[in-house]
Amino acid sequence: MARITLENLAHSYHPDPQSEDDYALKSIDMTWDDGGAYALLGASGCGKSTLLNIVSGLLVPSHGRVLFNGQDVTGAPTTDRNIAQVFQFPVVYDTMTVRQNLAFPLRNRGMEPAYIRRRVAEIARMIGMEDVLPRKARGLTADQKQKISLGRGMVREDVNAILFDEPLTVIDPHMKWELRTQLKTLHRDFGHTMIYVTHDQTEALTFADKVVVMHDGQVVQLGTPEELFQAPRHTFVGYFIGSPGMNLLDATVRGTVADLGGHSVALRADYGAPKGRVQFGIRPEFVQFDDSGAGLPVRVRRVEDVGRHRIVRSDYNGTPVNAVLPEGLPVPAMDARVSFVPEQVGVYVDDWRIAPRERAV
Ligand SMILES: Nc1ncnc2c1ncn2[C@@H]1O[C@H](COP(=O)(O)OP(=O)(O)OP(=O)(O)O)[C@@H](O)[C@H]1O
Repeated sequence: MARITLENLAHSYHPDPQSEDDYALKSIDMTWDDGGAYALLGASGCGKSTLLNIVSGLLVPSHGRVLFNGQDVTGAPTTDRNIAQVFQFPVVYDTMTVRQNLAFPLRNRGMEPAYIRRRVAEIARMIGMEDVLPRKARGLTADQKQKISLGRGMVREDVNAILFDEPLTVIDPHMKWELRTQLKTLHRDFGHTMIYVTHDQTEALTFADKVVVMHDGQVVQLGTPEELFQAPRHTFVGYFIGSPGMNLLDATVRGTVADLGGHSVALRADYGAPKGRVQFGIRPEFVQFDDSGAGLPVRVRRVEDVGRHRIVRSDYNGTPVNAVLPEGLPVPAMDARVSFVPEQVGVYVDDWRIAPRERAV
């Protein structure tokens, strides 16, 4: 197992990059701790696969270094990095049995037959494929084949890291939850460094202890699911994590007051006089309907019942303002007013969250 450090990493697919826009990865500095379960989360095209391929050695970065336990492996081939990879689509040998497929990485390393038997049985139990061990892989469903790929990725105990690239894409929705839970258990039991690439926030938040959120070739935040929810460092994290995502309203901030286009809201602390594009961010969970007459006037457009609570979709001067309405509270009138839990408000300048100058007394 290994601690993986990315040092000043950048990558361009252009032979002669001219500007930042030509880079698929833009200056990444990050450490993945030994034994951590990480998710790499972001929208399509943000650079997740590029980053994973640099870690696995399929790609040499244009700039920067990759270190495994402090040792520079930037130019080392995949075979020297001792990592296991599970891809989006199954990679299995159809003419081999399930048992032979699972045993393959261990045979390659010349492990003892008794150890291989024991280890394959253990993995087969975990992925629920004990019954089909003697069967040829040909003729199995896509689900089953991908489970074999997952099992093969995890069969070796001596790998530096296991990289999963959208591994549940072909898996039946019912099975997804089960496999994700099994992966989590395997991580707990074996303690491998695991990096799980996905564009699905549910997959990321349920699998990982820490989530790396990528946007436009940058890592915009590395944090626990709670940190991403409570204090998104970037507007993209606010918008991408959560359902619905964070509300963002253009604002002018002066000291402890945010002016949201003619309506003033008190902030919990002094934010000075930030310049640039200033936005007031609040999650829908902390938007409350307020019948005191003092709140922000909004027009309610739609109410969605999602079981445990309702989502009220409204807007303020054309900007969406969503609220989570706990069970039991009345549905607001079409012309309503909302207030915000002050401790939960974030102030963003050019998309990055800023800290207050001082706490308000
Ligand atoms: N081989 C390549 N040659 C040129 N450009 C590439 C190549 N691979 C990826 N790119 C570009 O680099 C950027 C990042 O792509 P990458 O595949 O890393 O993103 P991703 O987050 O993994 O997306 P997806 O989830 O769709 O796979 C994109 O703009 C993509 O078009």
